[in-house]
Amino acid sequence: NPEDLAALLAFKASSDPSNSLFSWVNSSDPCSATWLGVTCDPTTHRVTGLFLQDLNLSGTTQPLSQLAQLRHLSLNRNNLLASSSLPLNLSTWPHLKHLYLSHNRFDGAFPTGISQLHRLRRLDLSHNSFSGEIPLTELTRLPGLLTLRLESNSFTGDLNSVNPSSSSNSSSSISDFNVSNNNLTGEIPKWLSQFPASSFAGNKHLCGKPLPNDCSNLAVDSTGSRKADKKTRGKKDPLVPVYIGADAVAVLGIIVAVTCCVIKKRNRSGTHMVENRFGLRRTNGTRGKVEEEEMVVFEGCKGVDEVGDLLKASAELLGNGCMGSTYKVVMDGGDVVAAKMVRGKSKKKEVDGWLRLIGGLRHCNIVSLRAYHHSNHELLLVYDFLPNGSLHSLLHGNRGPGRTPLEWSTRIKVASDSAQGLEFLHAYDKANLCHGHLTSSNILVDHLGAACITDVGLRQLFPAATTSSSRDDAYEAPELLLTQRKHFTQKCDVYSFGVILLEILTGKMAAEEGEVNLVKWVVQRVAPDLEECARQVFDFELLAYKEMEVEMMAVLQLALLCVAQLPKDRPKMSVVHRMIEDISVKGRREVGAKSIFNDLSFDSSPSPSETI
Ligand SMILES: Nc1ncnc2c1ncn2[C@@H]1O[C@H](COP(=O)(O)OP(=O)(O)OP(=O)(O)O)[C@@H](O)[C@H]1O
Repeated sequence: NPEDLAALLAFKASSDPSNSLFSWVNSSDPCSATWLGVTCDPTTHRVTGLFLQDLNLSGTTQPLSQLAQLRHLSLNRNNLLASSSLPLNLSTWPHLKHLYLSHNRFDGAFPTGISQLHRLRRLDLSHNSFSGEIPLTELTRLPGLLTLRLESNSFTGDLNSVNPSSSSNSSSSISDFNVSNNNLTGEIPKWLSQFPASSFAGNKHLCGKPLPNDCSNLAVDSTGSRKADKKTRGKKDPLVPVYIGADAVAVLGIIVAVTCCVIKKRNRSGTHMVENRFGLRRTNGTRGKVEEEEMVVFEGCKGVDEVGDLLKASAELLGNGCMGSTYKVVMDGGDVVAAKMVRGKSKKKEVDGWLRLIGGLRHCNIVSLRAYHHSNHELLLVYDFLPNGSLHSLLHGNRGPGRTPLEWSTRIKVASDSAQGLEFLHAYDKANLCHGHLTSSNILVDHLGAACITDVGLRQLFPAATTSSSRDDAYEAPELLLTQRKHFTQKCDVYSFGVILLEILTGKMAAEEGEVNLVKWVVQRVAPDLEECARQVFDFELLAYKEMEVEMMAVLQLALLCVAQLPKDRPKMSVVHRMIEDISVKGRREVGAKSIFNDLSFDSSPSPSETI
């Protein structure tokens, strides 16, 4: 279609300083599959999808407004901005289903025309500089909206402007909601309180459930609705990031403040008022209410037996995961821990039994659980803090210019270390343990450069607490996706590990928003001839390591074994670990990839307890 062609070329001309879109050339057809990130309707030959994440694109999206048939637009992690004179107008894409604009430089008011996108299912405007009010009334009227991510902007106003039950279409279709780190004010309405606290954190003047601060400081205005104190409304607090962490730690601290080292049970003191060094006051309940609480500290725990010190400690939000939020907490004595607040409930007995088992795991490739605190409402887990980031950030962080490529030797070491940790876990005490939620963000690197797996066993313990996303699904073995009640097995971990190996080899995420998942992406490309096609899937950062291609080929073959559809066809973790070790040793001796595999015996038979 000439209009689509012109629009794409105009966008490339104005927005592609790094020539990332070099495959977009006037002489070819955008629907010919050679154009990076472009998909078309096979019948109409109109452009229906643009997947252009992480390409250092800049300028405005104005030329793309001509793509009238667009259904998926993904421009995450670029440098795009709104035109200085006009706010972004979405009505030019009336068929849009997925719009991902996160991590760009968009500012100004919320995009106009949102009410016309009746098919919109996923909207992600997070990590920009949008300001003004969020048009919640319009958004809740979109019948199929599932995702609304607006975090880390500068939105203002309160969330009470809409009552979904009175709007024509209830907002109940939204299952993924996040407005954290904005300047929102007032009380969180009841219909939004089902979302976790992390969806609202970092709005200093927002209050009410699920946040820990109640709304008693709100003034009642003449209309009877409660508004935040006018003096403090709308002002951006420079300490917001500190407050977020300190706030959460204060709350955690309240829970644990009356506990001490080994095991102390039943705190019947009711309300605790605590003031931390930022002057925040928090309460955890009404006087007289009895909470059942327990603190358990495991061997080797440093600093946390003085739990009251958590109140004074500085804390920093590291991130929000599918089970809760994780903070880096620097204790007064200098000890640093990672504190993870898990939302959701599970039977206390079960939690205790399980966490005591997990807390006993000590291996150089498993992040140690050092302590936990369990109350009626929350579970707080204290882990060693690992300072060198996650495999996810090493592989996918800062893919733009200025990135330091991740060497092959580092990648194979991470693979080997984490395989070793997983092998240990699977064999531990004949308990048939499995990880249950192995992802590249759950592989962390310690101060010595060793890779360690974290979050062991949490998914099994809190299946209801996890918010499933396409990213998580991409790591899940096919047998898990078939059922609601998940039965995690060690062979499920092997599948997830295979996905991680593919991430290491390709440099691609397990699931890029709006794209086919990584396993399918690789399989489709290498299916015609593995050896011939393998090079097409390797991360371009690895193309410099010609002499290591043999190793990479062998790791690719191993990854494909791990992601076999049937659990019985996947190797055991002990075998996977041995294969990786052998590959890196034999690969260096320049043995052909095929013969590496022929050399290795592998027993894929399931362990007795694995029935799938
Ligand atoms: N022990 C730790 N030491 C250092 N950083 C950590 C530690 N645990 C978690 N992190 C980091 O904190 C951030 C949030 O972690 P969290 O486990 O809450 O979510 P996630 O790993 O991103 O997602 P998921 O919930 O799917 O595991 C991540 O960037 C992770 O790398």
